[in-house]
Amino acid sequence: METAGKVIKCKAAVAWEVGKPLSIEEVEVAPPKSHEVRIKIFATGVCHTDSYTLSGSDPEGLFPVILGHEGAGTVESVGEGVTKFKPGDAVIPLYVPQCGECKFCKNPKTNLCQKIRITQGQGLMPDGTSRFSCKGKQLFHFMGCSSFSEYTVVADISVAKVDQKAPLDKVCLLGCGISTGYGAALNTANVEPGSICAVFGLGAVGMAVIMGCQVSGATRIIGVDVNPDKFEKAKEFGATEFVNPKEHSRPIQEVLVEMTDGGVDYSFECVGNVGLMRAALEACHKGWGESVIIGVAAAGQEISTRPFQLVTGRVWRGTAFGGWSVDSVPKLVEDYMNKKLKVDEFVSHNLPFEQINEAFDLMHAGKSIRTVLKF
Ligand SMILES: NC(=O)C1=CN([C@@H]2O[C@H](COP(=O)(O)OP(=O)(O)OC[C@H]3O[C@@H](n4cnc5c(N)ncnc54)[C@H](O)[C@@H]3O)[C@@H](O)[C@H]2O)C=CC1
Ligand SMILES: N[C@@H](CCC(=O)N[C@@H](CSC=O)C(=O)NCC(=O)O)C(=O)O
Repeated sequence: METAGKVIKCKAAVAWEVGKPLSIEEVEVAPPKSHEVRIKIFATGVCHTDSYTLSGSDPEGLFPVILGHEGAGTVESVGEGVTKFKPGDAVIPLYVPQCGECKFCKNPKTNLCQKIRITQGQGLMPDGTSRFSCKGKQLFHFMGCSSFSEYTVVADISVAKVDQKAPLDKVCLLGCGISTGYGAALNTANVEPGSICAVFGLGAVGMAVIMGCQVSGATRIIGVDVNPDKFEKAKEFGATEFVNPKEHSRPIQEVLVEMTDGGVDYSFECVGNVGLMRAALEACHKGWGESVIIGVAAAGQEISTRPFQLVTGRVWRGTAFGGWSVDSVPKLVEDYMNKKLKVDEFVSHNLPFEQINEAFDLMHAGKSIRTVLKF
């Protein structure tokens, strides 16, 4: 049946309220407007940021909403003015767009295109309206992606066209977690051969940082996590040592400084805990150590350290989507297809979409790296 131009009724997981399990509903998805693309999502990952927003910790959190931002699928139809995509194209929707025209896109120092950031943060399409409704109520979009819906509508500047042969139930993870961690090591920190690195938090993001540090030639990669079950997997990605803060009575930065003759060259916080962000900075070597914040902290949280830590040469950075832009994603997919980049290894669980709440439970229990849900 031809669906272009029509409202599509399909399955989606709706977050009606803060902190409540997602509810599988039939939703209506309106056709794409000008410079929009409607995508049939084939598979989606569940990232900690989805859980963070569902928990009510996100100052931009809006309800009711369709969460999800780690999806892949095929183009169902395109709105007026869309030239880069056609029905059937394999695509990954992205929360960092690339308009190519704004001040940010023109500055090679950042990947943070701001063309649609305001409406995206308001849970709306660039024209200020939503394409989703359910039971007569408008639903908000999430991070410009809303991949927890069988069909979604996104801005055309937020879509990466990828290899038609790519397995969508794997490369969906390049829409967030893997790319973010990998890029944090390669692009943001620019880890050099011979470096000593510490990675705080061994979820998918932390594992991908480890992979990036290894690819960059780091000689020591220290994984830090309170869940020792993560250590075996981290070793597969290249971690050389592990530290469990629960096994030490001293601040963990002191333990790391001692282990590394003065501190690490690079540290990465992949949890979203401001105390750990401080520890990650203070674990860095005097004079040159750099710490990258990746974790997303709850509303109202602030970071602190003695300014002397920075005066004496440590550097604090942050990264969104590992510094990659839309144009980078097809290349990451190619690297995966050419076996230069691990992706399959991050998939710890596969579940049917209807079991989405189990995917959240697995993550909270520390049992999954990434659960991929298939429609
Ligand atoms: N900046 C960005 O562009 C992105 C940021 N994120 C953020 O990155 C963080 C990690 O995301 P995921 O890997 O999906 O999360 P995850 O929940 O899969 O992994 C988090 C890991 O941190 C560990 N952990 C928790 N508390 C800890 C502590 N006090 N000390 C050491 N380890 C601890 C957990 O045991 C777990 O292994 C989240 O805050 C998420 O929101 C995720 C994607 C992109
Ligand atoms: N909305 C929050 C911040 C959430 C946040 O920091 N998001 C990350 C991506 S997390 C992906 O899983 C990010 O890249 N943000 C950049 C952006 O422009 O949103 C808040 O308001 O604090």
